[in-house]
Amino acid sequence: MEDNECREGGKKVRLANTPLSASQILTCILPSGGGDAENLQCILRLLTSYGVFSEHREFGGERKYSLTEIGKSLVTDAEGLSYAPYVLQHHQDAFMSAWPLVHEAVLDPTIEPFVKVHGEPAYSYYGKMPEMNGLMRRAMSGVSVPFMTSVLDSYNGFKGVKRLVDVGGSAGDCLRMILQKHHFICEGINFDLPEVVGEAPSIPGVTHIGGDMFNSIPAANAIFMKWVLATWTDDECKLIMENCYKALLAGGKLIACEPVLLDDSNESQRTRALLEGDIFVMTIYRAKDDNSFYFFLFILPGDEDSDQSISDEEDFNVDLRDNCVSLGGPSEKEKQISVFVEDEVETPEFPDEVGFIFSPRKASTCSSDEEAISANEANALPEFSRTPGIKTFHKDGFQDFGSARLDGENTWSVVSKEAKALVHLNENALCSSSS
Ligand SMILES: C[S@@+](CC[C@H](N)C(=O)[O-])C[C@H]1O[C@@H](n2cnc3c(N)ncnc32)[C@H](O)[C@@H]1O
Repeated sequence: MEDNECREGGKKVRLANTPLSASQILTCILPSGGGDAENLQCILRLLTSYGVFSEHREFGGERKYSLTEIGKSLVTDAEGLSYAPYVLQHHQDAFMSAWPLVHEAVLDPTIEPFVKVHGEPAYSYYGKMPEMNGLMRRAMSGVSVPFMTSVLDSYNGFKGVKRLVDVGGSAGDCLRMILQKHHFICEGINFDLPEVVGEAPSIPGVTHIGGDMFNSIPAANAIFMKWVLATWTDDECKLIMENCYKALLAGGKLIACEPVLLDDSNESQRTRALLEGDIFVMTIYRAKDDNSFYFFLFILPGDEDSDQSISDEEDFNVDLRDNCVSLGGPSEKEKQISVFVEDEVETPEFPDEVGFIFSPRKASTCSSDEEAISANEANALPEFSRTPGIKTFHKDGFQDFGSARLDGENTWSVVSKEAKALVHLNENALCSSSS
């Protein structure tokens, strides 16, 4: 039976959000009887005050409840998705037990509260608990599908991409939606931890590859990465982005989609959702091993109206540092994530060892993306990557390719227009997910 169906008098009835009393709702939950409608009503009234239900009461009669838009977001839709797994995921015992130690993140930021309680980082902990991983995948699907609908409505940066890797892509929903919208993308690679992709559903056109982004990332024209960087320290982000650089084919681009805190600590839902998200990440995922790094958002787009991603002549002479969108930096006392765009762009001091940041290069005159792929792919990709299904990715499989990329040509530039669009989308999506 669907969530919006109920049995009344032995018949299956579609509820269509008809207002129901507590005892009617109880009959839906417990068709064989029992339960306490009065206690349920206590809960329904509180949830009404939080906007999950609307209360209907004619002339002081029985209270009836229907779902508000917020309430509806917790009910599974035709695709079996809702925000409910996200709420459940955030309230698992393993998470809840980290919250009493939130003050520790202030006293000693080098170990996140989750690790203090469980002795290991969250992702490796999930890895040992299939049910936690499963809930994480369903949670990500539930929040990411509506988010990606917004992204794909307004973001055109996928033009010209033939092979796309989603790094930390979870069950592959983002990639599935991108491929459904952009048929010119020939191949999608959903790259995540082996235990995550091991249970991911099969998706036409998508190869699931298990691996570790801190070791290496499968080669592609473009890398998509959503809600990944925000959960890692600056040092770790640097490593992930170095691996992205190595994985990108000539003229490639990284499309990073991350929440960005605003400057103003106002009382809007959007600000609160972002600030709460930041504290969640601080508690569960992100220790601080170093305060001295910048955190950058590199979005490496092409001209929205052209089929060529980033090989325009003018890109050649662009000074990368003038085109960075900095998401915070050491000038700020604490690590913040905020955006400086266009005129406000901060000129960062790039750490020497980050070679790719220092050397913006001209993209190859890649006449077509297929050529770029075929020139490199024999070395670049393990042969199994062409077969849809689940494969484990070994770093050795494309080490040659990695060095070829570093010696080859590439252009790294940033278009703040796209940054702004994504930042805006993130804000909206976070706002709606918290409303
Ligand atoms: C917050 S989720 C985002 C999922 C997906 N991008 C989305 O937006 O729906 C972060 C993802 O990063 C993955 N991840 C964590 N550590 C990883 C690693 N070392 N290598 C690859 N993926 C990793 C997690 O398994 C998880 O699926």
